[in-house]
Amino acid sequence: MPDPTIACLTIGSSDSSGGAGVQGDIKAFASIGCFAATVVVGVTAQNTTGVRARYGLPVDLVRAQLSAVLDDLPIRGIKVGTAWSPELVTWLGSALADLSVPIVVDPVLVTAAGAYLSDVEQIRSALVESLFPLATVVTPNRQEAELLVGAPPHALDRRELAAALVDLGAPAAVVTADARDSGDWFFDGTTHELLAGAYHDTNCEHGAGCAHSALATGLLAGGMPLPEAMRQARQLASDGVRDGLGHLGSGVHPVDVLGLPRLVRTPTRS
Ligand SMILES: Nc1ncnc2c1ncn2[C@@H]1O[C@H](COP(=O)(O)OP(=O)(O)O)[C@@H](O)[C@H]1O
Ligand SMILES: Cc1ncc(COP(=O)(O)O)c(N)n1
Repeated sequence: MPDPTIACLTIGSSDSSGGAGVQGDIKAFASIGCFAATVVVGVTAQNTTGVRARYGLPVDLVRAQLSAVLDDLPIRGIKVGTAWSPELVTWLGSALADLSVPIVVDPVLVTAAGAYLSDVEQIRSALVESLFPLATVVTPNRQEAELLVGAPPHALDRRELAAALVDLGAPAAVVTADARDSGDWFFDGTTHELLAGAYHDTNCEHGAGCAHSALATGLLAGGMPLPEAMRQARQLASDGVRDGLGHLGSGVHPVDVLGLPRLVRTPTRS
């Protein structure tokens, strides 16, 4: 009997505070019934207030993780998050080139708390040359999109940014919300669409971008068409911000896509 469980892979970094990075991706995959495999490319020491340290793992160790996963598990969708070094990105481009599964590239350069996770200048061209052509969709926020296309802050609107990302070789792009009620901007080379939705003023955006791209990966892996997958990923990520864990941490609090308070099985102190 075929196993209905959809296995997805995230290639990204550890967030010690658990809200974003591969830890956030595992929860996002689980929230839509996907099994999560992880290839860790780096480790961060971070919490809801910012990133204190980061360390990229050697390409050999990344290669060993990737082949261990792909040799054994029927991976049906891949998300690529933090990228760390041009060498790693270029190698990833060749390692993923022959796979025929959806690939979502979330070019994580800046965290929700505003910290830079990669050396942008070094990594920009490697991302564009090696990963953009393989992606089903790329999902930067406004600031990341500007850095990738080389536009000054707020010089282009998101329609123009999405079009510029597609011009750079991505088959489709979603530039995530950049202000209250602005929604996400979708472009697949043919159709522009504003993926509108509610804005939640909860300050629970830590991990929202990771959840969004992991959710999109899982939905695409299950066969959902791209525009619908991006609409639903936005809705679910946005619900995660609405339901975020505002009592955890003193900075930008974590999203919650699992509905953790509903899952409590242990006695709670009143
Ligand atoms: N305050 C918010 N209210 C509702 N949805 C949000 C909010 N902040 C982010 N989102 C949604 O979460 C997803 C991730 O967006 P964003 O936080 O911009 O990503 P990133 O972490 O890459 O900056 C997008 O679909 C976006 O629309
Ligand atoms: C290791 C790691 N990867 C990605 C992010 C982005 O997080 P967000 O989803 O808040 O943009 C992060 N803060 N840490």
